[in-house]
Amino acid sequence: MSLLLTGIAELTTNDPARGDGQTDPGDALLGIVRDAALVVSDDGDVEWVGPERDAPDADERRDLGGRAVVPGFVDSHSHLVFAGDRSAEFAARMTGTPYDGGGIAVSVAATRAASDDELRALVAARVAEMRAQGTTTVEIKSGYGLTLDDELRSLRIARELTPHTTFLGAHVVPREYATQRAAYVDLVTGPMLDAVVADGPGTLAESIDVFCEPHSAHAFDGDEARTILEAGRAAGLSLRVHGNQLGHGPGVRLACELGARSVDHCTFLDADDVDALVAARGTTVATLLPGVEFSTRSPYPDGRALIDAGVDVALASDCNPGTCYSSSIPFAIALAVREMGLTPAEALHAATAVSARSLGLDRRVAPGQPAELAVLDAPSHLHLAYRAGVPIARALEL
Ligand SMILES: N=CN[C@@H](CCC(=O)O)C(=O)O
Ligand SMILES: [Zn+2]
Repeated sequence: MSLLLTGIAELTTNDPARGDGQTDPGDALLGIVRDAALVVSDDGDVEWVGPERDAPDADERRDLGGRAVVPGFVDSHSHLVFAGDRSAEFAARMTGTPYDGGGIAVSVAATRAASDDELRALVAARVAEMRAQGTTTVEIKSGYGLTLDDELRSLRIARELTPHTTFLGAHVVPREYATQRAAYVDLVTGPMLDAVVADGPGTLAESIDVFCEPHSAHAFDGDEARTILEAGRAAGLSLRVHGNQLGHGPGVRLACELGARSVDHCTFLDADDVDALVAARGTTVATLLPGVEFSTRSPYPDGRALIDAGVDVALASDCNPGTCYSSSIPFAIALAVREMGLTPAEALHAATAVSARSLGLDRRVAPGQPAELAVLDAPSHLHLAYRAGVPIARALEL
């Protein structure tokens, strides 16, 4: 049964060629159609998009009552496979204790202790929480197991909920390897990676990630990160990097040099990092995670300067128990607008079209594309940042 959606006050298509007015630069970027309609085929693909006055017939009709429809958010950076929480660590940070990655060990212990069913239920609840806020695609990392069996278990559970899974055995060096860092890198690049790709690259994980951070004793320096990423690439995985989160470091330049799909955080950047990101445009996306700066009392990176320089900028939640236990893309959009200088249109584009590109996806609303959409209890996408903290976005259930 095909479905005609009408009563769409404003439809963001992410397709500049489809926009109606294109007088405003934001309209052009988002390909906005006002007073729009959409036809969705019975297999869930967009069949037709355009002004409601031109809409064809369909088997069923649903009136959205003057709401805005936007592409479903693509949360391209999350760590949903964990047990327990670290609210006390958050409270301590708010009174001045800096974040250094040491608390990850607390989540590793809780995650290892959880049963498969407990962990599965926790992850499913977090994905549902995201969907209820408009996220229709999510990337999920392992990284709170840090043994071969626990990393595989994390990836299997994540894989039940999304095809976009990332092997993050190189999240931190676990406590039992604290005096044998090289042995842990060997474990990640040897037996763990072999097991992750045993049934072919992309079966259990499509990407490999590393927390490249010389400012944390727990994370990996540039040489270690290079070894891990090169091994992952040789095994057929695409690359993602946690880079330049706690201070200046080699993560961003390494990600650009190795052709990573994404380098995430980018909190501390120098001119060389920005040059590397500009040169890597079209290959490596800079994913900003403003919820992390919010939850760690860190300075926000200058997103405006990155976009003006020509960098591909994505936005994601980084939902995790340590640096940002928020699953809300609207919250990330509001912070990006208020604190990083993005326009509302750029922030929405970053959290849909650009984050999708970092996962190898196309998030345009166009015939032939999956109808992955979010509906807003508001007439315009501007309300995502304007009505910060108000739950106006949800995934459109067909
Ligand atoms: N920095 C590394 N990983 C996560 C935080 C993990 C944690 O503290 O539990 C991040 O993206 O910020
Ligand atoms: Zn992260």
